[in-house]
Amino acid sequence: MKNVDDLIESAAELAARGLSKGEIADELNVSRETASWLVERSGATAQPTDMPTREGAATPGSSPQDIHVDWSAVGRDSKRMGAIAEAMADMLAKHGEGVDLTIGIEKAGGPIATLVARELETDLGTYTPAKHQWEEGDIEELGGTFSRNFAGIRDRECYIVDDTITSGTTMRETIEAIRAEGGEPLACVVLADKQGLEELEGVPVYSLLQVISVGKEE
Ligand SMILES: O=P(O)(O)OC[C@H]1O[C@H](OP(=O)(O)OP(=O)(O)O)[C@H](O)[C@@H]1O
Repeated sequence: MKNVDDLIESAAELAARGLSKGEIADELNVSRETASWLVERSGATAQPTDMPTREGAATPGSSPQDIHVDWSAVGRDSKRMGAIAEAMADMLAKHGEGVDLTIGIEKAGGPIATLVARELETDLGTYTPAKHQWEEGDIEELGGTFSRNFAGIRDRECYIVDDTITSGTTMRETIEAIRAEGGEPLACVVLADKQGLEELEGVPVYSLLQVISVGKEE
């Protein structure tokens, strides 16, 4: 994907296939506000059932403050993924050798976390955020889930791995979910952090790329 016109075209195609704006956001790896804006710009109509928008949503006609991060050149190639995971593991390594668990956030964080866990020689767990279960109604009433096919959390220190931070909602939810299970997140790492965070809920955040907007708010 090269420019915003490609994104608008992709959003139109996904809307034509019957996807909601939330699903289009997931597919294109942009915020829901941006997905909404792309769909509006394309002139298409997305399915009505959708995620609630957050504060700061773009109003119709105004352009959203978001950046699309396309990391598919890495994601499509296991060798490149391995190299990136090595770099991500290196950022976490300073937190000590006692950590023996890495949690990946589904879906995109799962494959990356697998390679990071291999690099760090830790166990592997996965967390599926509440948004993946959302259909309609209040998302606050839903919880995410830890897969039983992977390692358990209870009373263990761990790292958290995902591809991107956009608003930080997913990472914050994952930190809280791990703590609710009795675990202790020591650090998070992502490929790209669009918030430029140093920490979240008291947990250090590392990223290979910090995406920092220098544009003026209108
Ligand atoms: O900081 P936030 O605003 O919460 O957004 C970041 C999240 O959004 C993306 O997931 P997505 O919903 O696209 O799901 P996927 O990982 O299954 O593709 C990304 O993988 C993060 O988990």
